Amino acid sequence: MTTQELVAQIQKKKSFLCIGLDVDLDKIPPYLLKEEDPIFAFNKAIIDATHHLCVSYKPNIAFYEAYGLKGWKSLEKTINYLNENYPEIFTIADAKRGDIGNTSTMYAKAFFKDLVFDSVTVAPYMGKDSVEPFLAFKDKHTIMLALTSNEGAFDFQTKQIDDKELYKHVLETSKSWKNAKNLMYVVGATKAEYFKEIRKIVPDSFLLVPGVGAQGGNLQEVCKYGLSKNIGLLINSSRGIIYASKEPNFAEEAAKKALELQVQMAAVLN
Ligand SMILES: O=c1ccn([C@@H]2O[C@H](COP(=O)(O)O)[C@@H](O)[C@H]2O)c(=O)[nH]1
Repeated sequence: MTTQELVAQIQKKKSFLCIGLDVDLDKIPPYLLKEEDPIFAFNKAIIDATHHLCVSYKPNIAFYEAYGLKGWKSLEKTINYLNENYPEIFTIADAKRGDIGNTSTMYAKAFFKDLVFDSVTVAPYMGKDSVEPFLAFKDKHTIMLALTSNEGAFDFQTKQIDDKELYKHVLETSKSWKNAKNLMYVVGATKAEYFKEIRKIVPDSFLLVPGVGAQGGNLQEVCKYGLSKNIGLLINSSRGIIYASKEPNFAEEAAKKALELQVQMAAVLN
């Protein structure tokens, strides 16, 4: 999916919501556990109930890897279901990959070619030659960690190096990489006060913003400085939406939570 197509979807749905599909078998409605593939059954119900309220879904790969081969199968069924039934949805594999060049190419093939995702998250720590193999894929997006939502972000990312913080070096340096137009960045909603500085460096880039909901980030504060002329934000909520209820009506309850965020987004876009 191109960035223009993503922006068109945001305008059409009046939503820049990304729903996180972080499926934990201990948290889903117990009656689903007797299904042949409880993870896929859960995802399918959530997707069918919420797809009109969001523009993106983000399975975090850890929640699938944790269940071994069965988990990978559920992930494959989920991405195939999205691509076949809701091709307008922007899909994110939250995998936080990155390695030496030839290994990164294989990671990119895994998420862009085998599992046909629109984007994958990567860690910037190994630098240019670990990220450029992802950027080489046309109409695919590489979402690089810039300033993360967790407390540990202050251990390294905000440390002053020469004249500025490390996360600013990451943003600035990455702009010179080959096919940098395919880059987006992760910035945590819990770091809303940093968005003004971030927008000075990447005024037009899309930012994936996790941390609204369970982590306490505030949508309005993020929008205040984070919106760009092309909207430029994908706000993620995972637990805050998908675990709204453990009852058989869990998908409807999830849709209510998604609607609460979509209504706020529509107001911001107007
Ligand atoms: O800085 C980051 C980067 C990634 N995440 C991921 O986003 C979701 C957030 O889930 P919630 O349940 O809405 O808190 C999850 O997959 C994280 O691994 C992040 O939170 N912060």
